[in-house]
Amino acid sequence: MLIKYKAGDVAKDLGLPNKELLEVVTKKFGEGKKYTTPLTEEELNYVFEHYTREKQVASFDEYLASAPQPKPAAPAEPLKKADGTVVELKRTGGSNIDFKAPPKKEKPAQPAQPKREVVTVRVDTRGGDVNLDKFNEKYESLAGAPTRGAAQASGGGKHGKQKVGPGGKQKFAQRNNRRGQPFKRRETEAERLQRLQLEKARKAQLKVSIPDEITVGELASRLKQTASNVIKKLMGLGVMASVSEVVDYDTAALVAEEFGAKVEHEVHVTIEERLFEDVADDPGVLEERPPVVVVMGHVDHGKTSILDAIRKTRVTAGEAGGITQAIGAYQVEAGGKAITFLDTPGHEAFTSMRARGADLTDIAVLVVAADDGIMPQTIESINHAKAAGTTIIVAINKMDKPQANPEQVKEQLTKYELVPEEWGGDTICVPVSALTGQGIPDLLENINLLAEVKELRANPNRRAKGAVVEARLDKGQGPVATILVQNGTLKKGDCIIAGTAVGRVRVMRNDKGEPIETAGPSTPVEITGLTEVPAAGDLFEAVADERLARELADQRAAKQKEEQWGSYQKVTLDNLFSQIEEGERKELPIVVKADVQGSAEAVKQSLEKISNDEVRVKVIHAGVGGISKSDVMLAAASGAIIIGFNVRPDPVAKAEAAQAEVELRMYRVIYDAINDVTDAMKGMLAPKIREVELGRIEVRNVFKISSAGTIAGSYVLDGKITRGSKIRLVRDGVVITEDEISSLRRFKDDVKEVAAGYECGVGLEKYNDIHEGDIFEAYILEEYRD
Ligand SMILES: Nc1nc2c(ncn2[C@@H]2O[C@H](COP(=O)(O)OP(=O)(O)OP(=O)(O)O)[C@@H](O)[C@H]2O)c(=O)[nH]1
Repeated sequence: MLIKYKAGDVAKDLGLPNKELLEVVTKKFGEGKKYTTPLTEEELNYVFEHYTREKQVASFDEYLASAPQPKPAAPAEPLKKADGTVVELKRTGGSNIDFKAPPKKEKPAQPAQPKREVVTVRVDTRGGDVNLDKFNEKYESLAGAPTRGAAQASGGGKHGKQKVGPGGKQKFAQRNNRRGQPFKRRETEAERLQRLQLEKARKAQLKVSIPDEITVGELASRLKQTASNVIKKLMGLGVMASVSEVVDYDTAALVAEEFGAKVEHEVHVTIEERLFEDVADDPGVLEERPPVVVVMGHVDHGKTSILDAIRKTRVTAGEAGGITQAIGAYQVEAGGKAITFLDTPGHEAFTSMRARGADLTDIAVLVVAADDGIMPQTIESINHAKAAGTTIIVAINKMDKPQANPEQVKEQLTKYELVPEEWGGDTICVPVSALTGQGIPDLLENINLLAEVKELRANPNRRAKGAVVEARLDKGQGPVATILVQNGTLKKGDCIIAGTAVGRVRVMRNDKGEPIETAGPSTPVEITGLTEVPAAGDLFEAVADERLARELADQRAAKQKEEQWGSYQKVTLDNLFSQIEEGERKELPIVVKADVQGSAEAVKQSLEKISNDEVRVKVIHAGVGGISKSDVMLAAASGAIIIGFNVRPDPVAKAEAAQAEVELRMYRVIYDAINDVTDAMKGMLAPKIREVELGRIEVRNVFKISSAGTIAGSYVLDGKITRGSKIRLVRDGVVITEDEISSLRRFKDDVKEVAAGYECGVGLEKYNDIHEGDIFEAYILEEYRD
């Protein structure tokens, strides 16, 4: 953009009357110029040319001599342009050029002694773009002669002689070229400095730290290279990656080395890593530890009675504390060795702890009543223990009963891969009676034997770690937790972190309620001092840095919240294929529940057959009956899905499954179940139709009406029932039939829908054998896409 240089200003700067300048312009370019009008570039050029020629000097020496003496006080007057552009000339020890007094052609008596000058041209470009070269050229063509002369003079150490063209005339082109030089040279110097600095920085070997994974863009910026340079190098290494893609440390390090950088591996240390001692114990320092035992079995087979009978053995051994047992785990002595029992009978507690990451138990005592044999929960227990990799020892209970048939129990056990020792297997079976105490010492002895075989060891000389068995909030003491030390020794006053709870062990009591100072491996203790109540199954660890522990607890709490809200990748048939593809899944555990044993077995076998090279389908439990909370917990702890065949989940199980994000799939035809799993494994599952539950209705009366058939006098338990809904008739957790509604009435009126809390009469299209207590599940089918 050109500078607006008004005719009036030009005249003023050249020390000419406005009229004269306008005349010169008008003469050349015609009428129309006023002194307020800016001159065009052409006009300006002409004016400068005109006056330069007119005021040309033959010799610069003469000119300089004639120049007026500098006025030291007078500041250099900036050259102001109409648009605010400022051109300032600063000279040190040099003379100001007085435009108003143009040099006369008279010969000076004495040439002025030019001094070394430093010229700074400052151009304020706020007004817009300025063609600097052009402007300097024009400017210096008027004012630069003495400057240049002086510069040359100083350069030569003598009075420099201005090179002039033939006939004493200066050649504009030459002058202009040279004029540009001082300005350009200064620029070059600054640039050169910058360049040198850059080169120096480049030469000093670049050090980069690279994490395990880094994006190409980030790598480029750390290497002070452009992304395309880095991409090129990557291509050279045979890696095709875009700026946003991530490369691993090895690749990134190779690229960095190609650029001559020194590479350091950047390691991210998490709080956990800083806080926890994660060194494996030297086998030499390990000492034997008591086994940790859990008791499982079918309801009423005598789990609690056995635990009580075992506890009694220590009372007879004369120990203080009696039967009053203070905490959720206790130790007994048998044959001079301690055994730790978790006093949480049943596989539910066991599995829920396992779901939280606590693998506490070494041995599971499977209680089977000798008069009853293996029952559904016995099978569940076997499968829960197996899923956890816990060794099973069978206590055949109620041996005092006349109907006791231990041989039958043993035989049944073989069906579940538990072959008794006396039959050539490796499962220890001990006949006991919790009632009489018969066989209990034998059971304990066998537990000790098994523990010996398992070579259970721990290092008592390290900071304690273990898991929470149970915890509660006590009004007086605050959070109280029963914890089991698995390794190391816990001392009173130690700082521990358990899940999101932190604190120093204030009071520590053993299983008899006695205060103790230290607790070694496999010792259950009750502690106080935690900030909050931890959950059963939370892992705890004693730490050295309380502040860091609190930070970690905060971090965990935040993560917990995030997980609650975020979508947490659980296996479902819908995401199975993507998990297989990403290599996250090598096994698909399934829990099968069916209406009859035959179907459960059939479904199990058919499902296991569809294993392929990538994924093994493993049925971890196949049972009979409705889907219960226990099934859901097993599935949650094992990352399994549940397949129901002609059965339904009970409401608790359904709620639990939704919370634990366990997929429940219900089928009426084995073929459909097999097909879905096969398709899911191939990523071809086409989820097209799903059920939307409307409500549950309970049948309270059954009326046989000749005109309308069987009518179920019902009550809507939850949700609603609509005319168009489909009905699934469920009796004792088993699906009896699926049907549609033929009539829906309230009193005598046909209605479209009935809401929860109301009674209604429901007739079914095909099915008549409705019983009191039957549950109608009302639902509709909805098409959907993922
Ligand atoms: N005759 C006989 N009865 C026993 C024996 N062990 C337990 N019982 C009885 O069996 C019933 C159930 O015993 P529990 O110990 O409560 O059984 P459990 O397995 O803990 O039952 P849940 O806690 O309900 O799962 C009780 O009435 C006991 O008295 C035994 O060895 N002999």
